[in-house]
Amino acid sequence: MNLIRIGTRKSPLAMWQAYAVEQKLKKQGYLTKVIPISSHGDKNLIQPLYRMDIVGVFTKDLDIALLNNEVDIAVHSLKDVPTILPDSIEITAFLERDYEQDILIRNSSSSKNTGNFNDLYVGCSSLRRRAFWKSQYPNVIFGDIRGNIQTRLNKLESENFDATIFSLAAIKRLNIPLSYEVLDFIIPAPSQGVIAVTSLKTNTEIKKAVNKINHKKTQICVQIERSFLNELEGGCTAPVGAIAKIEGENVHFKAGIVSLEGNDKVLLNEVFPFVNSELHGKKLADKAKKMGADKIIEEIKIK
Ligand SMILES: NCc1[nH]cc(CCC(=O)O)c1CC(=O)O
Repeated sequence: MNLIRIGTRKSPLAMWQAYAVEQKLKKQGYLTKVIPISSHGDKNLIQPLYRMDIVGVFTKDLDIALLNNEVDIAVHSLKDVPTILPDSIEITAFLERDYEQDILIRNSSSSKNTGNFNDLYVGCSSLRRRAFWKSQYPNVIFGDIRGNIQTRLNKLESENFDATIFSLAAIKRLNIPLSYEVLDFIIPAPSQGVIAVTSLKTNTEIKKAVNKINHKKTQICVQIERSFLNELEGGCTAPVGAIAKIEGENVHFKAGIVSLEGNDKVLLNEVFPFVNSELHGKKLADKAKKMGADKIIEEIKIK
């Protein structure tokens, strides 16, 4: 193979992730080139995420670039990749997860810049983060905040929010020197903190090369999280958190489904052997459904 063409979105975070993949491929001896591709997701800053057609908003343009043979692989934040991919595309590698947590960044000019989580005005458009927060601290007020990380940091100040919520992975990758508080009461999005590489199913040469940078344990964890999500949501975007971690011979799995207002919540905390655990997601979802997750999701679909 002469050259691996790496497609990416243009945001600083996406570029960082593409370079991370490039570094790993170079270490394996491959020649590489990063090719930034424009995306619809960036151009539509006004509509909150959850009102757009959620399937593939962030991945569509890179899918097209793969299908057009403009690039050989595409790099994504896995949490932005729908659980069901276009027929001809597959995930070829998962990089090792670095940080999965959600964090709070405060506005230093706000009078409420320490302590209490209860009566803050928080800039956040994620249904999952909102619902988990409301279930713990119901007096919070949320406002929409969209755009890439830098845009959201600017809006934190200009729109007088007390705080905003980010993925810790994003802050670490961009090396943003801000103090933060880890929000342990918010269960991370399935696949949060994981970078994934996609390619065409038919491109066996590329698949063989890219498989060399796959992190198997991360792959197993996200397969569990994503099959859990896929079983539960069935085409609707519900507040679902799920995180699997391998400890010794076992997988520790934590998940939560919360109603939009935070008043209904189903939590799962499971430990099971790591061998053959990839297929556990469906079983875990069935258990969550029996515990009331199906009712929460039905209510969200009606709204
Ligand atoms: N929602 C957008 C998005 N998609 C991926 C990341 C960061 C990387 C990751 O969390 O995997 C972010 C930023 C954020 O959630 O704050």
